[in-house]
Amino acid sequence: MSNETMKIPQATAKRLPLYYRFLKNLHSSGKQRVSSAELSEAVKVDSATIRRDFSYFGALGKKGYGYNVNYLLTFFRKTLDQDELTKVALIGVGNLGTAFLNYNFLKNNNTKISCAFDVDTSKMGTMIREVPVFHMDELEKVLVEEEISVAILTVPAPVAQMITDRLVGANVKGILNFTPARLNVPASIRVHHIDLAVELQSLVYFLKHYPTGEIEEVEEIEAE
Ligand SMILES: NC(=O)c1ccc[n+]([C@@H]2O[C@H](COP(=O)([O-])OP(=O)(O)OC[C@H]3O[C@@H](n4cnc5c(N)ncnc54)[C@H](O)[C@@H]3O)[C@@H](O)[C@H]2O)c1
Repeated sequence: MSNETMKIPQATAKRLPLYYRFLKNLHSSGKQRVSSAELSEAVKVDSATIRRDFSYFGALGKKGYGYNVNYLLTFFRKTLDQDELTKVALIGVGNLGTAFLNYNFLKNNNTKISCAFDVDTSKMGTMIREVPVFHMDELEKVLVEEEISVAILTVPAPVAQMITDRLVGANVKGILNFTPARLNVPASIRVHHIDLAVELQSLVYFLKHYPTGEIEEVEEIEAE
């Protein structure tokens, strides 16, 4: 990511892929401009938040004109490193891991799971949707050879830390952690923890406390 993007708030950064996907569709359908109201309707983010988000990256919509789709797309592509293919490793080819391998990430962005690892010898040497499955013994060798810096962790929680230490040792810089384990990593490593139970709880909480129509308020809370 560029230095420019580093400065934008995390809540804004999280919405960028959403905007990007929608703008790409608009562009393919030949549309050259879009209003914040149209965007708002499509991505389900209120238009005040969209205007604030866009102001962070210098995209200033003109009254009665809206935003230039081409300008925005070029900006997003650069910001999200869409021109560069990021190869990702997946560790743990079980229920969840297999589902991710079957999902074609490339369709929507430029990330691709290019190798998978497990300890189960029956999975060795197999291919799932053209992704080869290796034994964990080969982890460091393959990661270094393939220059992989991002990994998805879908292993049982008790082995998550031990595997994380190996990933860090093999130069992995970012980990998408689906296990319930809290991981200890050096400050230079980024871990994003996706806990479905917490997300579900949070959804139920917002439904109860912020009935629909108070989206702006919810956005503010998210941004904190
Ligand atoms: N399945 C879900 O819906 C779901 C949802 C949210 C979170 N999770 C979490 O994701 C993780 C995986 O869940 P799952 O349902 O796919 O489990 P699973 O048991 O189906 O798969 C785990 C895989 O990890 C492999 N494994 C075990 N030890 C390993 C090691 N040391 N090195 C490499 N691979 C190893 C196993 O052989 C197996 O293939 C768990 O931590 C779980 O809590 C799962």
